[in-house]
Amino acid sequence: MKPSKPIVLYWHRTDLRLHDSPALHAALSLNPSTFIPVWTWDPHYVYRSRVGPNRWRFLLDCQSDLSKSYTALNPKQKLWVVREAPQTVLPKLWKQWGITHLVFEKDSDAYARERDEVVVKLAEEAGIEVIVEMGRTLFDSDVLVGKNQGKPVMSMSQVEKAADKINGGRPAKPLDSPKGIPDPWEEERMDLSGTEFGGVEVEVDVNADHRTAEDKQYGQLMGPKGDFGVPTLEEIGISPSQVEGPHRGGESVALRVLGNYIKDEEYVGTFEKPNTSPAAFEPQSTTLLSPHLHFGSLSVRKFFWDVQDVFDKRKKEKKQNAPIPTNLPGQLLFRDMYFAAQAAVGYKFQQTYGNKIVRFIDWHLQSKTPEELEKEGPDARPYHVDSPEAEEWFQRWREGRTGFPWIDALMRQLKREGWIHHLGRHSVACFLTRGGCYVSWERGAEVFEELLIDHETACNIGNWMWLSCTAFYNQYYRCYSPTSFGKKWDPEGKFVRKYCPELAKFDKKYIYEPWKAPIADQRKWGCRVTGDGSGESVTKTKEQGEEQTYPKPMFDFDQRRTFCMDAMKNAYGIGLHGDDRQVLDGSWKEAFGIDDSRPRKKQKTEK
Ligand SMILES: Cc1cc2nc3c(=O)[nH]c(=O)nc-3n(C[C@H](O)[C@H](O)[C@H](O)COP(=O)(O)OP(=O)(O)OC[C@H]3O[C@@H](n4cnc5c(N)ncnc54)[C@H](O)[C@@H]3O)c2cc1C
Repeated sequence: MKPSKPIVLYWHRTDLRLHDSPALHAALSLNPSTFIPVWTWDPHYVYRSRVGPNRWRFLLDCQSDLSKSYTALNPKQKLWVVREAPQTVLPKLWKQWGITHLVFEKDSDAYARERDEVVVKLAEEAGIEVIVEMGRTLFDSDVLVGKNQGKPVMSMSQVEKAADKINGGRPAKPLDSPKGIPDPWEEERMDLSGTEFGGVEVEVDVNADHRTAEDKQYGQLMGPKGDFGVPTLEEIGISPSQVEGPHRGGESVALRVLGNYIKDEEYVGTFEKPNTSPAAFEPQSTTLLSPHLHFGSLSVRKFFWDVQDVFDKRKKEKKQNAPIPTNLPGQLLFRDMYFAAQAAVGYKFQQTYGNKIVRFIDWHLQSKTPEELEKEGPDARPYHVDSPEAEEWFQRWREGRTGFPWIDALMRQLKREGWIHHLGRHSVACFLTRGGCYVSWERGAEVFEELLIDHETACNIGNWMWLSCTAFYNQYYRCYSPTSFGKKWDPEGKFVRKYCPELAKFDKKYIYEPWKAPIADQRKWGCRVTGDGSGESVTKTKEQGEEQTYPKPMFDFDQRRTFCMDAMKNAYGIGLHGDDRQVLDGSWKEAFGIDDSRPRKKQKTEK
């Protein structure tokens, strides 16, 4: 017999918040007798998405904060975390708990779409009503694509035009947080200890390098204490000492940070992205709300409307507001643009191979094809090392030891803290790809996926394509200098001194080009510019005692810039895209004059 009132399973995924959640609002509007908000600890994200320690902690912060907010509204409530893949665990949950309705926020990421299709089918077969509401972006990405003639949304003017056809370009207004939450089942019925639990088979763990202790995530369905608690870092096998970043997650943090910005009407009204400094730290020059948007601890509509209210107020006061797209609403629209590009392309959005929107460039360290990966198995390196030199440059880039202090400081900030300013991302992405190393953007995107606390597939991939001039943007002749760009923002080199402390005492004349400093000065400032940064960074000398070292630049930038621009020009002339036959069957090499029997020409660039 059907219960007279709904018994609702609310599935949290991209929405770790109570405020302005259309899906949560829909769930509570059903007036349920029993309400169970769950998080399924999905092995796909745990083992197959690259996640570094800082992002793990941010996620756990968000979960703990949400759980506390539930308990504050109803002492019997919390976030109920179950450790198994949603495709297998949800059917167990709805059977055990007699669920009538499953409600969740729409997720247009490629894996999420596939997963949700499976779950919805299973739910419908079990006679469960499924309600899906969008709330992750300002506008529904699929609707934006529809308004763009079904094509990927690839520019700001396209996203603006498409959004204009939805509500005149205005997203829906945010909804209030709930004032109360219904009860879950009583303790006995919530208990899953009698429920079959098969554990999880780990075929490949891309995050194994971060785990310093035993991985205990999938010991029991209800967690190690049997209380559905939010996992701890230790449970994931990560030592808390590995988490170095200062940025903390959670809805309460997000709302406080947003609230403080909104109080500063001048900042909000005049914010123009190109005028914000990539070298600013403590505080940074932009909002740093991106990880909150990623985990849904902040509603993007609330962000938009709080800013819009400030704009409206300033307008009445006859104050000038910054223009779109460089202003804050414009930043949020860029986010929608990338989501809507990804929504139209699907899985292939994340790669060059088979992707119709991405230009094919003869980068070094190209990804292997799906067939090659299939043949080589899950532990294979995902890319070809066609040039040991390019591989070395890539490793030096990711470890922040290129010998260019601006690049190294940014990469070290990324590794330590999980966030860098947008123009800092521009610098390092350009340097790795078309403005230095000529390495595939896919390698850089993988490093960002691992290290960013705000990693969002749509935005990360989209921006890497933009910076590498393979989609969204094509002015490859505009290149970031790893020396003068940083100098322009921070002539004293404070940012470099913070993240490359071995250079702290260098005169500002040499802070961006320390290799040019006379040896006697290097000695005086306690750091010799030598080697490739791979060994000990402190050496002992007879005369000076302890002396630090900083690497020599890994190439002559001017030479590399010329090489890259010529190569980009050539690739643009050849004009292949990811879905062209030559890319799919490997014959692109002929078009580029690359002969596999001979190694690619080595550049004489080492200083
Ligand atoms: C190579 C590269 C990779 C990137 N990867 C990501 C990523 O994985 N996740 C991510 O959220 N952003 C990514 N960005 C975009 C951008 O750098 C960050 O969103 C921004 O720096 C976050 O800081 P903030 O919150 O202070 O931004 P603010 O300047 O305060 O902007 C407010 C919000 O607007 C959105 N936004 C701003 N710029 C962009 C943009 N260019 N693209 C998409 N959204 C934007 C973000 O959600 C941000 O929180 C990437 C940029 C580059 C160049």
